[in-house]
Amino acid sequence: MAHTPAENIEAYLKEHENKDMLRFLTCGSVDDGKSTLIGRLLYDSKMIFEDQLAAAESESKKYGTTGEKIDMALLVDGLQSEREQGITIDVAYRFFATDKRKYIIADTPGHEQYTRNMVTGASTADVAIILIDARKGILTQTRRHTYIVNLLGIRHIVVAVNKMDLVDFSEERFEEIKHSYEKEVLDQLPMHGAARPETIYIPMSALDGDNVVDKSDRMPWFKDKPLLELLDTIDYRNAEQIAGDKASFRFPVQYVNRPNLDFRGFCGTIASGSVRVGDAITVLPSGKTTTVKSIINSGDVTEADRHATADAAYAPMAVTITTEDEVDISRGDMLVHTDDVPRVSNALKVMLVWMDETPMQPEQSYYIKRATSDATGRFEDINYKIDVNTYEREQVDTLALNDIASCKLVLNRPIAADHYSDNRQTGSFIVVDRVTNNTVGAGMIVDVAAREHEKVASVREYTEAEKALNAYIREHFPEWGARDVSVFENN
Ligand SMILES: Nc1nc2c(ncn2[C@@H]2O[C@H](COP(=O)(O)OP(=O)(O)OP(=O)(O)O)[C@@H](O)[C@H]2O)c(=O)[nH]1
Repeated sequence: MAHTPAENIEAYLKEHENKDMLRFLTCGSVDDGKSTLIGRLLYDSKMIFEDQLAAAESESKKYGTTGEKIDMALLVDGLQSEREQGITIDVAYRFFATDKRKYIIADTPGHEQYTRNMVTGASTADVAIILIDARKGILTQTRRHTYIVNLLGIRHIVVAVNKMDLVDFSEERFEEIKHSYEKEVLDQLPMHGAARPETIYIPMSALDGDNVVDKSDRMPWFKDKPLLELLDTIDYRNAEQIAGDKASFRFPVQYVNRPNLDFRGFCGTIASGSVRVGDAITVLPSGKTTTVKSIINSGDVTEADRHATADAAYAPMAVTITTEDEVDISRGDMLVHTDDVPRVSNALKVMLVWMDETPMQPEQSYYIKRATSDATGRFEDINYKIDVNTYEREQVDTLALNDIASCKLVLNRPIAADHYSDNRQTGSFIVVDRVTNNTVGAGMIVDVAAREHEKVASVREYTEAEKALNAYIREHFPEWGARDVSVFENN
């Protein structure tokens, strides 16, 4: 049985307009059953068109691996070359909806050489589904995927133990995998300042649909929700979203609108938190302060809406803000509440994912784009490269494609920077090659060095004795205001 989403497209769109949107990522090793799982979700949630189903039925006979059953993977493995190779080669985004929520699935490839695709898919996801073949258990890839998911700040992991039909729906096998995932993966995971992700385990057979949409009667020992019910009910929001209007207000200025001498408005999308007329705000990196005079809605449909002013605005609204004073504000600046200012620095400790064939060179200058701000910068020190399969640290001089490393980034000018674990938008950046204009890397801010570090940071290394003395002085004589010299340490 196949269904079109709805007969009446307008009614259909209206129905979906007000549901919240959950983005999730599926990752697993080759043949763990990702495509089959996604196909099953789309099929059972009735998001498959008649013609797609007919094509999948006929192609199941030609390419399928499932005998008489429809090969669910063929509903999703869209690319011809992928079909021929039998592997997924790029991030594919798919949409479906239930009565409760709208979903965007990022289907990413599992191979090591596609780490950058996985990073791309994971960067906006709220939940990650990590597939494990019940016969094979934890593989090196499971460790890699979990590392990337955690690095990218996804706080909810669903471990889908798939192909339970091939292990006789054994509860013991499921418990064994659950235990090894806790001990061999989660307990070893480098956290980079983030909290341990919340993890939920589900035994399933994607091929037959057990515990995907409907609860399986072949695994009565499993008492929790099947996957779709879990996704429909999970509280997936990140810290900055949960905090709602208590989250720090961050407004990266995208455009200064000055149509005539009487009007000067700062346009952008609120990255987090909320703002009200009359709030005291600080412009970063300059540190100048002023007050919000008005907030103008933008992006609405009618002319009247466009000029409507509001008392308050929240993330992720796109608005224009005007200020009481004529302070100097330009594109790339960030407006924040004066009583909640992030640190400003040109020297940052970051985790960097290298995405280009040409290796990263510490002496080379790159464009660093963070929210709306552009700077140039160099990754002066590679503290360590992380082996994503073993979580071991390695000392290296350059970074190759798909390498992930802790680095010190020194920018040509200071920026207001949040930690990535506090704010995924303002705490992340992309790296662009100045000659080719290609995006060559993506990074997350792990720590921010205080402003005064910028002059000394690259000049000298401290000995263990100096660091111990520094720590002692900072603890016992805080009034001396000594700065922390361990900020650039290799950790
Ligand atoms: N018995 C059984 N077979 C399954 C199950 N889920 C998937 N398979 C089979 O496993 C094989 C691989 O499934 P895919 O969905 O293509 O795997 P994938 O993870 O998307 O693989 P790549 O696209 O290559 O990364 C196919 O032959 C599926 O029919 C399951 O729950 N039980």
